[in-house]
Amino acid sequence: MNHMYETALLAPARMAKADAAAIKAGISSLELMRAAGLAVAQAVSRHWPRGAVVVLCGPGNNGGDGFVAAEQLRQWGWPVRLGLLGERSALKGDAAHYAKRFQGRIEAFGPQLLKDATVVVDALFGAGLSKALEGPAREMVQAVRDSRLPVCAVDVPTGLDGATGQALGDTYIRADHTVTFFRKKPGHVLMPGRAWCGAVEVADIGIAASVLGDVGLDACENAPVLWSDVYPWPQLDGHKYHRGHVLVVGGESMTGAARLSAMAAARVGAGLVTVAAPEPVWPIYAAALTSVMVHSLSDAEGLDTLLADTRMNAIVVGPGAGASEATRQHVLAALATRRATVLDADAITAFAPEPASLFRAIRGPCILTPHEGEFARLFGQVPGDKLWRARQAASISGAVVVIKGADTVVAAPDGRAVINSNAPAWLATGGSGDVLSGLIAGLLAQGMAPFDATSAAVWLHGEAAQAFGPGLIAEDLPTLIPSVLRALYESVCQIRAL
Ligand SMILES: NC(=O)C1=CN([C@@H]2O[C@H](COP(=O)(O)OP(=O)(O)OC[C@H]3O[C@@H](n4cnc5c(N)ncnc54)[C@H](OP(=O)(O)O)[C@@H]3O)[C@@H](O)[C@H]2O)[C@H](O)CC1
Ligand SMILES: [K+]
Repeated sequence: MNHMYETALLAPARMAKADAAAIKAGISSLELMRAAGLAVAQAVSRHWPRGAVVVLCGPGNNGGDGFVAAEQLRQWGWPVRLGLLGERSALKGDAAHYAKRFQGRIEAFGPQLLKDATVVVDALFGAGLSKALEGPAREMVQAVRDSRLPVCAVDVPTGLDGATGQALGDTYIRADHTVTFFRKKPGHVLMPGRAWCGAVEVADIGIAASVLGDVGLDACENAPVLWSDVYPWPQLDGHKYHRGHVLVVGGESMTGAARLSAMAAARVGAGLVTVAAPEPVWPIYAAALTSVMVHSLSDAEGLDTLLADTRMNAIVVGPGAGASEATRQHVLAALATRRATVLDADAITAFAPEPASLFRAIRGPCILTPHEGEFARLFGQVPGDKLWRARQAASISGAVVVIKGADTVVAAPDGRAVINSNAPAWLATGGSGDVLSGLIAGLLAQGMAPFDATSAAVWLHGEAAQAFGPGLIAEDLPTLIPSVLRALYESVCQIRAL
């Protein structure tokens, strides 16, 4: 199977096409809904002790899944209360079919349903949410939130747009657990949706992955399966020069940033790492680095002279660089080599007055790693969700663009995109971006292609932070990379041995 199919993300419109393709291939829509509702009932019984469950059903197929789940839980002996938004006579198709088969009582829709409940199943709206919640639906969502009852959401928490991870109006359900079907949607991994879904479970409802061949996908959730086949594990017959040489261009005042970047490049396996340090602060860099080499860069020499050594095959500019004319010149010198170049922080900000001059200079493999503020400085206020904005920026700049955050998006100029979901909250700490730039460069130096190297680095970065947990500071990250790599290596080797 195409690896991209495994972690494919499908926006609701594409999911509808996948449903249609599965139905065309022979599975009925009633079977799909039956499987979906059963998966929800199973999730509820797995995660909560048997108790008073309230199933809130909407007027569409999301509500249909709710009817199936309610009937299943009832048959398993759960005390079930069910409220339907709208008239039962207005239900259509599969939802009407399963509403008829529900053996319990359909109650008037209102917050009184929540009295004495222990868990709520949110089957109000899913993929078909088309506008902001109003009237009784909005009141109910507010009541569920005020009740602080645990919620199991069907497909997506009501109010959340599965395509964008944003609310369509001013209120939405916050779920503890979300059961979605076939594949996750971008809204499950993009913020703030990721935080509103709780744990996301993907249920197999009988749709074959092969439908994706025709239907396509919107993006992938970042995972080793996407890039582990091309991960540059050191080879026994290898040599340090086979594993590349990273050059990190250091700044004058924030010297820690370039050092963090250099250490990360080394830990992720670059054969050699050099920091080009401005002459006046060379001793500071040299005193703090051992295996990483430090080159004293005088104003007169210029970066291009150093880059005459073509073994330096991956360059980082930005961490602690200062948003100065000198940084701009360093960026232009790096890009002129057409070698793999990572531009972070001040290297991005230095082009804020004239972004087009940066985009014109990008002719080779280049990775831009802005956080939201730096992104706006370079690309302005691009409307749309983060996935769309990253894709637009990649297409405009010709670079792989990483928009950092809890839901880091990596997009390539050719349209490929991944959304990363393994980053814990404690990764938001000073210097962690510097480490990321070094990880990317370290993998680029070892020959990984820009999009793969960036996806892998973002994942390793998140994984390292998870392994450490609370209290993390950026200095911890490079030292955590070996154990993350060991675990990855062992899992990849085991899979290959199977
Ligand atoms: N493979 C699968 O994923 C399967 C998914 N299933 C489930 O089906 C839903 C999608 O069902 P759908 O009927 O398309 O959509 P919804 O149930 O979410 O809602 C549609 C109806 O709701 C109306 N609507 C939309 N927004 C609002 C609102 N803010 N206020 C009031 N009413 C609203 C909408 O009206 P329109 O005027 O927009 O047409 C519809 O009447 C998916 O999420 C899964 O849970 C299948 O069960 C199995 C296969
Ligand atoms: K829902």
